[in-house]
Amino acid sequence: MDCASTPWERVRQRLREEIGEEKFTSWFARMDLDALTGDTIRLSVPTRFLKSWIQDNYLPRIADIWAEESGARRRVDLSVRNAFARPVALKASAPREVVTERPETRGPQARQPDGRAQDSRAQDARAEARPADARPDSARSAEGRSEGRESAIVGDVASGSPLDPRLTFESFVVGKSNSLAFAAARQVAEAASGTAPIFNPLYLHAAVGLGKTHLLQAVARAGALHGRRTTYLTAERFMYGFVAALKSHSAIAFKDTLRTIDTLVIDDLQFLKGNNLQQEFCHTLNALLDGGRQVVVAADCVPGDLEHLDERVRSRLAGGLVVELGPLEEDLRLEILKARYQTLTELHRGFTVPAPVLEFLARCVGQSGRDLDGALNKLLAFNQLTGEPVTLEMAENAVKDLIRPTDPKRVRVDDILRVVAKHYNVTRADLLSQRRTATVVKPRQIAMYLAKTLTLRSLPEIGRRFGGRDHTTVLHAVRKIDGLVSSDRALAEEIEVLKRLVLEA
Ligand SMILES: Nc1ncnc2c1ncn2[C@@H]1O[C@H](COP(=O)(O)OP(=O)(O)OP(=O)(O)O)[C@@H](O)[C@H]1O
Repeated sequence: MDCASTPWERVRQRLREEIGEEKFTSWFARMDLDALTGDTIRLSVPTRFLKSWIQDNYLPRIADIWAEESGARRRVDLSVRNAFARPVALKASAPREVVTERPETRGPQARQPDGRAQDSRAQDARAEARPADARPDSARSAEGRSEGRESAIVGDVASGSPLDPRLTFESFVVGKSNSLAFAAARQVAEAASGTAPIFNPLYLHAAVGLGKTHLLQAVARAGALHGRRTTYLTAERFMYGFVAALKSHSAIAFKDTLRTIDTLVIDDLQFLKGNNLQQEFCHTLNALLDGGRQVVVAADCVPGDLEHLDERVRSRLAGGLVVELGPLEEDLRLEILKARYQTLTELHRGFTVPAPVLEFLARCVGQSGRDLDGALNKLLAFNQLTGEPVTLEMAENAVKDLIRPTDPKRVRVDDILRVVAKHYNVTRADLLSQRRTATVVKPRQIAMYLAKTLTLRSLPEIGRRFGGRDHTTVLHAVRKIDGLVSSDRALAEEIEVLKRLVLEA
């Protein structure tokens, strides 16, 4: 099979090598190449937060690498996917626009004596279970009521981030790797309003594209349908909401609104940054948990690894039920593909994908649900644009940029310890010991770095496997080697050799 890489893949690969797997996954894994038009490369990311960070830090670098890899310099245009769904109200810099854009239609019964939009909360919770642009007129006009900046911002935050109507429990395919997360999410969403939560907070974590957002949005939707006042917020939207509320002196109303809902669902918590915002999140979390309200959180790591969060928040998050969604196994990938294919055929009559092609995709395409979606979309595009029927040969060609170069090998910490010990002529016991001589410290730090970059293990887990060390020691080692790799070419090459040896072990 031809697996020659495209310029875009090479750009991604070089970025990955330059900044390391972990940073790459956090910042670039969800950046897609949408189009190449004239002299422009059009890229997109799912959130404004990612966009502004990449724009500030990496756009010129991406343009440079593209020029080197493709031989042609192009302008890079980065946009936010699904930007349509984001209400203007949460633009922190433009709260006034909200007021002027909204018609004056609010009825007197909708306001409480304290000036807050109490009556509209249940309605907001129900309405937020629909995508923003699919809401009925009544909900849209409720959104459109002008009552000053304060309640506009508060109301928008209460109605949460938009939900994708496709992300439901019914469309979530359950397998070994995600069954516990699914069962816990369902239990939380379907608990009757007012009953004491059992798993609180429920904390889901997984690598990119393994279904966290899908489950969280399903919780938000089903919770609202079961009469729970539920708000789904990305961490990014929580931050914008709070900053906007501070700017318009409505922070108290903002906090009150969040603290009176039944279920707060926060996605992508790893992106919550900033001391004030962190403290605000901490207070909201405590208030909700102490008040017996349900909190559901998703992030890309265990609570202990959310280094920017206060220790107390991490320990409160860890104190409920923490569940990992594991990598999608091949059977599960096939079931997801079948379900997606079924949906596509309802929309595109005549689009036929033979079973062996679905099996090929399940076996060879990347590990995340997003790769599976991308593969089927590519087949559809090829089929619709060229009229060529989908065959194994056509599929191999159409999705070659999504094929995993090799089957991912599950790297074991033991293999890393053995390879590193042999390479540096020390013993495995030395690596696990408390000895602090330079001949042992550096190999140990390199081994920790490899454990973090080549396995899915968390920092605390790695610490335990390295003689019961604290996760901060591992973090220090990972950062140190990460820093050295970017400045010390010889070390970078040595680490590449070690990686190969570990992968071949
Ligand atoms: N078990 C599953 N059943 C059905 N679809 C799934 C499943 N797991 C993932 N997907 C699909 O894969 C895509 C990516 O999933 P999702 O956005 O939930 O990932 P995520 O874990 O939140 O990733 P990220 O960390 O990048 O936000 C979505 O289209 C989702 O519907």
